[in-house]
Amino acid sequence: MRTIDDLDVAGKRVLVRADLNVPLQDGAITDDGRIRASLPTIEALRARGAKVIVCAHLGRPKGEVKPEFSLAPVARRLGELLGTDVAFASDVVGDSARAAAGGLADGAVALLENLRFEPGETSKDDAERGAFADRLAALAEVYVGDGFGAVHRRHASVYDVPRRLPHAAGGLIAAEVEVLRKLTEDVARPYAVALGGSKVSDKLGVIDNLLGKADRILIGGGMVFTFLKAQGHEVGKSLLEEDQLDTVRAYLRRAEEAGVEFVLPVDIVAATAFAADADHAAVPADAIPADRLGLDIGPESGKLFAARLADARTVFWNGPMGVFEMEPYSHGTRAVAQGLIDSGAFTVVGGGDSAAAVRQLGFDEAAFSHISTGGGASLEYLEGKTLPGLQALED
Ligand SMILES: Nc1ncnc2c1ncn2[C@@H]1O[C@H](COP(=O)(O)OP(=O)(O)OP(=O)(O)O)[C@@H](O)[C@H]1O
Ligand SMILES: O=C(O)[C@H](O)COP(=O)(O)O
Repeated sequence: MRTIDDLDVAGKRVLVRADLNVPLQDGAITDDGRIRASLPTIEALRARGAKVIVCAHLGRPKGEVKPEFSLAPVARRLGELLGTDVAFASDVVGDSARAAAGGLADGAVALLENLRFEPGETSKDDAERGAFADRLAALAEVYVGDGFGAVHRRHASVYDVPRRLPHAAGGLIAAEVEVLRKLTEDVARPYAVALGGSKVSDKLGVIDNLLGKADRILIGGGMVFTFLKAQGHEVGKSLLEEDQLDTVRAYLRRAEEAGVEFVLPVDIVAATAFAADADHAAVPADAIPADRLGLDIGPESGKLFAARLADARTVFWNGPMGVFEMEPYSHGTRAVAQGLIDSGAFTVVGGGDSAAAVRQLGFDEAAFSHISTGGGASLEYLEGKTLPGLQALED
């Protein structure tokens, strides 16, 4: 992959695809890790006299303009961190974007509005995506792919725009790939993978491939309940992917045949509502009351998970074990984070919310071998898949 050092950027309009998909609460950014991770590439381009046009997505607004998914707060934070004004375009490829891009001085920075306000960005139709990519590419002369967390998406800004402009990988993508490559080549065993989070359907799929690679797979977060249900237990009002039950049963069978250990929670913190002040209690994993929903793995499970990580020599962890944003449901995530640290293994934490959890719960980032900005992206990379965003940069 070409890096930005291979590009001539002085005085040119450079479109940087970043991953600025940060957690927000009531319009305020609760963790700016992904913005910080994007700074080195933006700063390097500015220092070389580029006119930097940053583009990114926030959440999943599904092709509609939804003000709660505006990148405006991100533009403000980016400006603070860069110590310069960031011109914020109120659209993606319209008049405002063209004016912002066209008005940049050398070394100045603009941020476009949420790419996913445009249906073309995520469209599965090549022509619709291509037409949007044409308009996005027209804003710039050069493209830099640096949104590692989104490289697994065949989206216009990730996959189609680099095919239309001279392009290179930014420093973040280059650094992420270098670390993750180690996990696909020579893994020290036992190799444990801990999975959680809420993007259950995205992440159940990766287990297929992990069964041939990992020695142990620990399951927490929202995906637990599809496993518990597949084992015949009731899960109350918890997150559930009914249509994945057969898939999960097949995973459990294959794991047994292949000698891969699935570690499932033995207890669950079940609450009456998705709220910090809801009535909640730890219950056995096979006895979740019908009117409750599971929001964390329970204390016994925290101990079990830490014990199954203790002798691992490599650990990859993606997805919080519970709704860590609310204190009563943060303990499972804390236990697993501590388990990674205590294991002394080569530890990689991947994902926007997973990395945010580590920081919010007060852990020292340096205690982990690598904190990746990509969750789904790093999992798919570890599967050995060709990721659209990396493929486009290599071509
Ligand atoms: N039992 C649960 N029920 C509902 N939500 C849960 C549960 N456990 C964890 N979560 C939520 O999962 C979210 C994070 O999931 P997600 O899959 O997005 O992880 P991630 O680390 O950000 O990975 P990616 O980068 O792929 O998005 C958190 O906001 C957390 O509250
Ligand atoms: O949060 C992430 O993992 C990335 O920003 C990609 O977001 P997506 O899962 O909504 O495509």
